[in-house]
Amino acid sequence: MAKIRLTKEFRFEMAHALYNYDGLCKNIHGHSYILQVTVIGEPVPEDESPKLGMVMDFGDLKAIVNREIVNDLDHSVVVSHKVSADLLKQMGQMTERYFIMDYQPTCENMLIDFAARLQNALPERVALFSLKLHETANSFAEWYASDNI
Ligand SMILES: Nc1nc2c(c(=O)[nH]1)N=C([C@H](O)[C@H](O)COP(=O)(O)OP(=O)(O)OP(=O)(O)O)CN2
Ligand SMILES: [Zn+2]
Repeated sequence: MAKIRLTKEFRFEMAHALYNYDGLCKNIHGHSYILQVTVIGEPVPEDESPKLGMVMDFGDLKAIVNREIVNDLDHSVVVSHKVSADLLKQMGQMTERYFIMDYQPTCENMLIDFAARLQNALPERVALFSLKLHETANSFAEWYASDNI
């Protein structure tokens, strides 16, 4: 049967700072991120299934991506574990929504993290095909399963 790619788009507001970066982005600043998630699979063929003709219910995909990524990161502050203890202390005082990652929170590293989270969470009958993360209107990164076998 034919394989079909299915894409859903998500938006979230997130602040970050790039540790030791040689430009303005070393300061805490925010982005309106746009994340496109594409899965691939075969449409359900069983007549009696409520999901007949669907690779995956868009609603189920939305629930998984929100649970694994968006609900946590939306309106949060994300920094690398390498930032100073002083900054971490200040963040703890200033916001209850912050995450200390074991990586520099660039578009590239966030996609690697997102891909792992989603690959673990998607049902077996579909595969993660690609991710696209817009950090600004004119800057984005992409992850493709085919590049990472
Ligand atoms: N390869 C990467 N480069 C940069 C990243 C990144 O995640 N990966 N991130 C940043 C900053 O966090 C921020 O996103 C600034 O990006 P940039 O596109 O340079 O934004 P500008 O508004 O300055 O760009 P304009 O082209 O002037 O709109 C930096 N680099
Ligand atoms: Zn940035």
